[in-house]
Amino acid sequence: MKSSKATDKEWTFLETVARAAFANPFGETRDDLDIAISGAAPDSSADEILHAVVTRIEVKLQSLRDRGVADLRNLDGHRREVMRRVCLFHVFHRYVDHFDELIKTQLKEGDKHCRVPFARHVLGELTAFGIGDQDAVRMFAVFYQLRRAFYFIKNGLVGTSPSMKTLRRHLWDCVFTHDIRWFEAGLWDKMEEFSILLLGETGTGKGAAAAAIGRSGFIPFDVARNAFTESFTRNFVSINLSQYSEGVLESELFGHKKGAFTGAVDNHEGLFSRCAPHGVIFLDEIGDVSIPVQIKLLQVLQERIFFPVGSHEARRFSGRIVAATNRSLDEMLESGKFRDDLYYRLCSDVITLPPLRVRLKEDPQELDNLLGVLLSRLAGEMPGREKHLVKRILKRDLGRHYAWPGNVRELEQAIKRIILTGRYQGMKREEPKQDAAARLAQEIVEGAMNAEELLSAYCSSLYASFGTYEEVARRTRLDRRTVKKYVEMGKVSPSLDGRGTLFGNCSIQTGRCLES
Ligand SMILES: Nc1ncnc2c1ncn2[C@@H]1O[C@H](COP(=O)(O)OP(=O)(O)OP(=O)(O)O)[C@@H](O)[C@H]1O
Repeated sequence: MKSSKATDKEWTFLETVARAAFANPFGETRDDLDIAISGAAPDSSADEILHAVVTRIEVKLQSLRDRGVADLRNLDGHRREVMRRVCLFHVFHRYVDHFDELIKTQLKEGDKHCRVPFARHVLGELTAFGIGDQDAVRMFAVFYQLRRAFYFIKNGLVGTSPSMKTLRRHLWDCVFTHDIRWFEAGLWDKMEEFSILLLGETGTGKGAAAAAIGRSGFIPFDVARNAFTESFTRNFVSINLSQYSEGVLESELFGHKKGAFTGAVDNHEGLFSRCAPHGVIFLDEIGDVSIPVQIKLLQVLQERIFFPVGSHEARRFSGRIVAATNRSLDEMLESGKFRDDLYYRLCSDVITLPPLRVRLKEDPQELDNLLGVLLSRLAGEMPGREKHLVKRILKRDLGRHYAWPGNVRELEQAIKRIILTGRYQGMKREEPKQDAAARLAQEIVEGAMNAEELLSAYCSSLYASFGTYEEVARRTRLDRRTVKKYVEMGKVSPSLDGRGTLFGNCSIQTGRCLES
């Protein structure tokens, strides 16, 4: 066997691979690194690029192994770490399909433990590169975590718009941190300390985002049982806090002791006791809970303990909390309905999910993409014909500027209604004036309006409140004809008119008549 050191050129290549190994797969850095490693043309498909990346690394590693220079036991310092990452990347990609199969099997089996027949092969390959036994077992668990995160973020939150790409990148960072070195240095076992707050309108996918984080937690691998210690299906539990009265809610969250209240005929385990050690509890509609429950949640977040109703025995909670609300937390904080201290404990990161209308504006392809995914979720793989039919009906019945107030959930229902009735007229409910104003403010924050739309929305809002073009002209210092033009435009404005007429028909909102 010929033995020689890796050349500088080879080390440069290995360094690039090491950087790609744990880079956020939804980020542009990873895309650039993949292009650099593969040597593929930038317009190649993602699959072609990945295939070229994996093949090139395999060939390079084989050559290094043949020369006896890929063994970690013969390296130290930075070069050892670089080679370690390259080996991990290589072995991970050899078993990606196996991990995907395992995820699908586990989804079918639910909470049951699944055996992992390929585990010993992976562990064998890692240790052959000189990775220690314990490190290999931990990295095997990290591989599974990486693949679950990729699977659930990619499939749960589809969309080609820039804001969806940002969202997926952001969710990945919630699982692995923005720099994997933090994660590797020990946070892999401590992500429970990072609670996440999800904001966004109803139906934008807060639940889907929470599930993606929840199903992507670290789960140790048990070599003796040849299985992971927990099914990821058990690692995510959710509760809609607005569905319960205060008393029942406490019992649901923290459990109760037999005899704690009339009707407590047995001990009851609450959600916090049932959550797996690395699991995630999703507290949906956190903006709806009473102050006493907020105080108890604060205690769980601060001290990691809680008390079942009627018990003085403290119980520990070691999972992670993800919370969501579609209310304006700013307003609730200001009015004292939501405690500042709980807010600051909840928001290691705050993620706002983009409304569907913003996504469609950013990228009209988004609708096509979503329709394809939602239709196949509903009815399995379908030929493109059905998708085009649904799209045609949506365009015919709603025009191109419908605002989708119920977001993706509404789109799901629209598809079902079209399948049943052949049409969908949109949601016709009127929006209270303050909600309309909040929506306008939201659109400004999102940067979703151009200057003309903004003027049109402002003029329409004033017109809805004051009833005459003259008054609007006086307030805006525009001339009457310009005001009229903007108000007329507001009646068909994409961002504001989609729910029917938010500002465009003052008679509904103010009781006054429209001028002609
Ligand atoms: N980007 C997306 N890609 C695919 N499906 C999505 C996406 N966003 C949302 N959905 C689907 O839309 C439906 C509604 O999403 P979800 O329940 O997560 O919304 P939400 O923001 O939690 O709503 P609410 O505030 O009313 O609880 C779900 O079936 C979800 O899977």
